[in-house]
Amino acid sequence: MINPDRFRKIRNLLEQRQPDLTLVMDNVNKPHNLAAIIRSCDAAGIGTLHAISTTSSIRKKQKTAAGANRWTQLQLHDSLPQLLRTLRNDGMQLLAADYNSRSVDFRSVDYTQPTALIMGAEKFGPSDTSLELADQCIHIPMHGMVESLNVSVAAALILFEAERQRKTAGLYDTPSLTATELHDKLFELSYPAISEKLRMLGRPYPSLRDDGSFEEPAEE
Ligand SMILES: C[S@@+](CC[C@H](N)C(=O)[O-])C[C@H]1O[C@@H](n2cnc3c(N)ncnc32)[C@H](O)[C@@H]1O
Repeated sequence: MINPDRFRKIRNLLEQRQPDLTLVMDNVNKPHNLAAIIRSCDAAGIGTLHAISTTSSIRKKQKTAAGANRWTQLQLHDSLPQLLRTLRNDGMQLLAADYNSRSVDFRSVDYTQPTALIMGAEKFGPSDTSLELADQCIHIPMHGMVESLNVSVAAALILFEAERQRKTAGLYDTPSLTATELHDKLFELSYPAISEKLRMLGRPYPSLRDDGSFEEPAEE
């Protein structure tokens, strides 16, 4: 059985997850950037983020990053337009982080709205598709000689502006996941091997007690 303190910690993190806040990595490919962005997403309360790649070598690195983190799920996609349209159909505003003539200061945006933040590749920035489909481009003001920040630094700055606004609005105070989503995710994170076995057998997860224990499902 899971340690009850750890169980409560996992439950606490899930109660604060923000399912209507996510991030899209548009061909971000350096392993340390992928890892740092996933870590910042976790810290800001993002449970699921997305990555898109146009080459198999980028895909490989994103796949490795996806397997390395247990708390935040990195979903890999083949089609950027399809992903962005799905996120928009889910009601999200699409914000592309990019320094261009029509982008606005990132602090002027309302992140309490359902939001998907698009981050561009280290070398080339966001793709044309991202820039075309985004509702708005946002930038972090720069006052020095260099033209851009490291992508993981830029992501963290924007995510924590979103976190600040959401915290002020009380969005971390009550769970946004449904009771079923919360229970199932809690079971999966507390008991990864058992949940995988039950999933393969097509069986539901048993109810969890307050200390993290559960009634062993009967053998079929
Ligand atoms: C190293 S930058 C890319 C620089 C690239 N040469 C370009 O032309 O965009 C990687 C990504 O970090 C984000 N980024 C970096 N600095 C930023 C800033 N000041 N404002 C907004 N986003 C920024 C953007 O998403 C950018 O695509």
